[in-house]
Amino acid sequence: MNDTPEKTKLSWWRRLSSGLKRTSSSLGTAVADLVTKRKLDRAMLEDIEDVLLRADLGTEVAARISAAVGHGRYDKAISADDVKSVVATEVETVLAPVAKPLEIDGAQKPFVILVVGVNGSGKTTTIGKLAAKFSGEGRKVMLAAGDTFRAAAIEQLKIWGERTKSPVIAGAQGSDSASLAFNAITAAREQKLDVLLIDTAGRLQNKAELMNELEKVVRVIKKVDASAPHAVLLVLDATVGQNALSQVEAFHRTAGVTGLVMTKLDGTARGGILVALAEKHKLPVHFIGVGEGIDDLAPFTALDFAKAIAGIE
Ligand SMILES: Nc1nc2c(ncn2[C@@H]2O[C@H](COP(=O)(O)OP(=O)(O)OP(=O)(O)O)[C@@H](O)[C@H]2O)c(=O)[nH]1
Repeated sequence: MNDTPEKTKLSWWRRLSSGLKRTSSSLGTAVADLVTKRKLDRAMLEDIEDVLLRADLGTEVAARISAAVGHGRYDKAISADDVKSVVATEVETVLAPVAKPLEIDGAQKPFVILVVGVNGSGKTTTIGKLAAKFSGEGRKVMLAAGDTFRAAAIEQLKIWGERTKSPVIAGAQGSDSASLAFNAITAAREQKLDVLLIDTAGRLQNKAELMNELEKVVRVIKKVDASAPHAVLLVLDATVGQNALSQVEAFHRTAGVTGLVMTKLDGTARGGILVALAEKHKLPVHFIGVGEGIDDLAPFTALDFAKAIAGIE
């Protein structure tokens, strides 16, 4: 029997809030410890700001939240719930403009999605999860194993192809990833497929040679279809903290990132990095990864994320 929309929403909420448990509970515990001891004063606000910085929310947002907490509350007793509710409101304000679903333009056949990011950020896994989602929506999906550096990455993508019943275009290890992308688009076009997801090798954002190679992949894709790639998704690992900010800058410069996916939010107490990113770069955030399983990719919504990070049930 199919789940009702309410049931589905509830299960996403549970997954999201349990995924962000490490962030929300370390934030919640620290706030609870602070507020039970004394009335609100400047020192307490500074302590609250430190807690927010430790969750990687970034200096601007942390300062704004602590100012909002202080507003009209000096010399009064304050509860942890008061603080959490201010955190949720302020975080939602920052996130609302960037929370945008990934729109697949059905007129593009295939709609080409290039997936980029540093090593181990979760690109291949995210592609697998996206393939499952898109095929579940009735779209015909193809995967391209553009991470030609690592044989294991090619194998991993093939496994996702089998799991999601999506054809996989792969070359030999070490083959040219730009020509693989070219072949994949041509094949997907011939077969009139809906979505082509192209994996790329992980690269550090400060390695010029590898970043140039990524630029070439984009150039070659445009030769087949000048409007492609239709989406360039940067996959960011939440556990890297502030380094995510420089990853966004470098990948955006090289590949023209159109949206973000943040993975491993289940494995960190610093999920606030997404808020710092939204504040600084204003790039759309489409999905968040909260586990390794095929269903562990949640569409990104500002209110749910804000409540989950603040630990509001
Ligand atoms: N906990 C958790 N683990 C994840 C998530 N997404 C990916 N992973 C794990 O992170 C590890 C790296 O993921 P990959 O998908 O191989 O990363 P990649 O970016 O393709 O790596 P390279 O091929 O080295 O560039 C794997 O063990 C994944 O199972 C997530 O949202 N949560």
